Order: sequence, then structure tokens, then C-alpha cells
Amino acid sequence: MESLLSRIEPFFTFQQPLLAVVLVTLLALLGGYYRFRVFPLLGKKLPPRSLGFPLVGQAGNKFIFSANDALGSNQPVSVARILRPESIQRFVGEMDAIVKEQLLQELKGKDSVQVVTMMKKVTFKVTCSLVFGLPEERRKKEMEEGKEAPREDVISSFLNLRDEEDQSLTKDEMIDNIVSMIIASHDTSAIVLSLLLRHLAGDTHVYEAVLEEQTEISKTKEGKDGMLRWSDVEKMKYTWRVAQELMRVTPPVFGNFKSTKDTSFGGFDIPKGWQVFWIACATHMDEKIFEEPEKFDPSRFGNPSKSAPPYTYIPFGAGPRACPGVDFARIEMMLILRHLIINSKWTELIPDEAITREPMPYPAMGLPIKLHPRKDICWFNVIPSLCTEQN
Ligand code: HEM
Repeated sequence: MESLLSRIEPFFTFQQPLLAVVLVTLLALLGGYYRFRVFPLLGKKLPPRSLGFPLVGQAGNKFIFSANDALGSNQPVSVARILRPESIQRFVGEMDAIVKEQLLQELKGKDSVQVVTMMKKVTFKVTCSLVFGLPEERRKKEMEEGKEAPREDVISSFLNLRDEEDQSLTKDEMIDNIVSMIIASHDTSAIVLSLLLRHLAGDTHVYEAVLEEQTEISKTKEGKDGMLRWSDVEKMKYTWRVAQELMRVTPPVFGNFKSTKDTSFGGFDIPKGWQVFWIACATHMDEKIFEEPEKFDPSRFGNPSKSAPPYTYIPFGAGPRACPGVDFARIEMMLILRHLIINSKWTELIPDEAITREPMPYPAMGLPIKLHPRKDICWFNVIPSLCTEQN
């Protein structure tokens, strides 16, 4: 497989494992999809596409969160900086506060909830805080309390961008990038979280192991301010492996790239300029890459001897246009899952609910669950109805 990849890689700007490639497709096909699904948001024409994953609007390939230098030397770097681990890691405490506040709001007075809707709301709120920064009153309060200088938000960063001719972004380019960012960020994490809750409801062994890890972390927080930090997220190793395994079994998104030369793969000719649509599912289920692929086994990510070769574990894509939001997504998902699991068990109200693809994999009925909060460590205890006889 490696020799095949090395033969093919030079022909693509977006190197991916082509084992699993379901070859589709012309720009028109994807264009149709995006026009139908996304463009009504902006009422714009299909953007001129070139490389990678431009989602919406006139900005087209000027997707400035990309790690790829799509706009020119300084611009992408300055905005992508916001999503780099060292920036995102500073955001843990703030993100944690938003997550708690939003979960409380979503669960207030309820003993059952529709998970997909809840996750979308929580992740939307977290994304908005990344894009727009802290609300004014909280920003003031934090400064008064002598906390670190407020983190740079996406809007401020956009306003400071200049191209080689010292031109700032147009309003349309800004809107396109913000809408793309919000779609790319909150929907994906919301789906993974929903599927995680669904899996944990039916897998007691994994549920207990995640709970144990999170309880250990809680013990280290006793007597302190309780605020989570990056060092706490780093300790969530098993919890993260569970999320990784979930994304192996059910990768949430597809990707696409563009051939820069005429080439062929698996007996198919791929003309220069064609958009190639890849899916991770088949690669992730290939027994030559992942032993016993049908088995849900988070330990495969903690074992160097089992580690997958490059470009074979690709829920976040790979190569120059890989997802720049991976650290953000990791922290956000770990925090949300932690708060739910240390406070509550849950059971599915529709057992074995089907998964539909639209095209992302959603529980067909939105995953309604019943919550069974734990009395002893009830974070929901500000809401008495959630902490009474329901255990
Ligand atoms: C579990 C969560 C997520 C998953 C599974 C995911 C997956 C992906 C994948 C597979 C791609 C590449 C698509 C391709 O190859 O064509 C991508 C691109 C992208 N993602 Fe994510 N993503 C997630 C969360 C996030 C978050 C939280 C953000 C932002 C905070 C984000 C921002 C982006 C951006 C900006 C791109 C476009 C990069 C470019 O065009 O160069 N994603 N994502």
C-alpha cells in the first residue's frame, strides 16, 4: 500500500490514503450539494473552487483558518494561530465555564433530553465564544479579577488582517469565513458527542472506565478552585481514546481534494482538475490496517505497536488541508463529556436508535435519553429536581 501511496501522492495537493477512495466526482456534483445545503445561508453563487474544502461564499479557497497558506504569507498564519494548541490550551478554563453554563441551561428542570439538539446548542455556544470572544461584561469582570489578558477572538483577528497590498478582508469574505468556521466547528463535534453518548449508554465497560478516569481527575481538584486546565484535559487519556475509537468506527465527515495532474487509481482515470471525494469509513474498517476492525477497542490508540500508518486514521483529514480545529474539538468534547459523566448516567429512550447519514451520521430521532443523576457528586444540584429520587 505504501508504494501505491507514494506513487499517487505527488499528483495531489491534498495527500490522502486512497485505499478508501470512492471516486466521485466533478465539481458540479459537490457544487450541487453545497449550493443546496449551504448557499441558501448566504444567497450567493457557487464559489470558484480550487483546493481543499472551501465551504461557502465568495471567499472560495480563501479559507483563512486553514493551516495552508491560501491567502498569502501573513494572513492565514495570523488567524490559524488562534487554533494552534498553545492558543487553544489557554482557552480551557473559559471553555469549561461556557460548557457548564450551557449544560445547566439545557438540562434545567429536565430528566430527559434530546442529545443532538442539546449538543448542537452547547457546541454552537462554544464556537461563538471562539469567534466573537467573551461577552463584554464577563471580559470586564475577568480583567478586574486580574486574569490573563483576554484571548484574541476571530473577529478581532480578521479586522487586523491585511494582504500584500495592505487591503483588509471584504465584508463578504469575513462573513463567508465565519459561516464556514461555525459549520465546520460545531456540527462535527456535536455529532461525535451525540454518538459517544449513544455508545456509552450501551457499553457499561467503557462507561465505567471513562467514569473512573474522570473521578480520579475530580480527586486532584478537591480543595482547589475547581477550574479545569489543559493539564487536566491531558489526563483524560482513556476518554480521548474512546472518542478516537468512536471516530474510527463512525467518521463524521467526508473530505475532498483536487488532482493537479492526469492520473489513475484502481483502474479509474482521474483527469487533472477533478475533485476527488474520499471517505474514511472503508479505510478505518480495513483489517489490514486495524486489527479486528468491527471491535470497539479504545486501547488500540494507546498501544504504539498497534498504531496505524500515516494517512490511515483520518477523521480529521490529513496533509496540508487537514482539520485545524482538532485540538479545539478535543478539548471541547472532553469537557462536555466529563461534566455529563461525573454527574449522571443515562439510558436511551429509543433503544438501538438507527443512524442516518445526512450526510453526517445522526441518530435518526435525535437521541432522546433519560438522565439518572448521581446524588453524591451532583453538579446539577443547583437544580433540585435533577438530584432527587431519580438514581
Ligand atoms: C470532531 C470534530 C471535527 C472533525 C471530525 C473535523 C473533521 C474535519 C475534516 C475531515 C476536515 C478536512 C476535510 C477535507 O479533507 O476536505 C476538516 C476541515 C476543517 N475543519 Fe474540522 N473537524 C472537526 C472540528 C473542527 C473544529 C472544532 C473546527 C474549528 C474550531 C474545525 C475547523 C475546520 C476548518 C477551518 C477546516 C478547513 C481546513 C482547510 O480548508 O484547510 N473543525 N475538519
